[in-house]
Amino acid sequence: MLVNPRVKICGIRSFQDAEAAVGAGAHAIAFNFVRGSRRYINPEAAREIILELPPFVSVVGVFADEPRYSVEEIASFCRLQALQFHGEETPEYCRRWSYPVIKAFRLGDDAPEAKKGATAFTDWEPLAQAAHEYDVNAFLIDAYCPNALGGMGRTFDWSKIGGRLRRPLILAGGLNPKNVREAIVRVRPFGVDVASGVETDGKKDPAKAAAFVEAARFRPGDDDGSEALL
Ligand SMILES: O=C(O)c1ccccc1NCC(=O)[C@H](O)[C@H](O)COP(=O)(O)O
Repeated sequence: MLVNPRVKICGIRSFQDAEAAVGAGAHAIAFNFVRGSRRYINPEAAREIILELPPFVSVVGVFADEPRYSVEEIASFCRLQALQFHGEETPEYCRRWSYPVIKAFRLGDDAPEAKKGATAFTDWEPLAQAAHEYDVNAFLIDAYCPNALGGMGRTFDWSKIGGRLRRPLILAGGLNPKNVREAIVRVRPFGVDVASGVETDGKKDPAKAAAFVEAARFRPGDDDGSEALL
């Protein structure tokens, strides 16, 4: 049965961004601590925003190959409620956290030949095999981009997704208010994630965020009985 997918709006960099996402009804908002990335926010600025948030909005920190002690420090300082690892973090690295963990994998025709420990793939089967080694709380499946780990507003061929993983699937990569409904009906993910598709001039756009959340809502008649990739 298709249930309301959870919506995460990623790349919050200001109070205004947070207001746009929370006001739109996002279930979760994410702060990007990936050094050198274009949506990077320093922990001090993130903490100021997070301390002002209302309840009932999950706060996620996005990291990529960050040393463990640094993630622990930032997570505690910023009162994060979940961690998203977007680099080549190993199954071992993703264990024994005091927070729910989302592990990102990427799919794309131009992904490099997968070596051991890869988290970017051209095809579903090897991605699913790699993901099976991870004991995490959810998997985020994003579009592969050659020059960035994420956040590039690029979609991938959703028909590549060949079935369930051992944990809920969060779909990401180039989603926006116009395509998220099709993505949900075709993939039936547990959640959807967006950064670029709800922005105007690099800032979260309240109207686009609201339109995205609305488009992601379950509607009578959507349910064709197929199982969500929970
Ligand atoms: O958003 C970024 O700039 C980013 C940079 C480096 C690693 C991860 C990043 N974002 C993580 C996300 O979960 C994004 O929401 C996801 O990649 C989708 O982004 P978009 O295609 O722009 O919606």
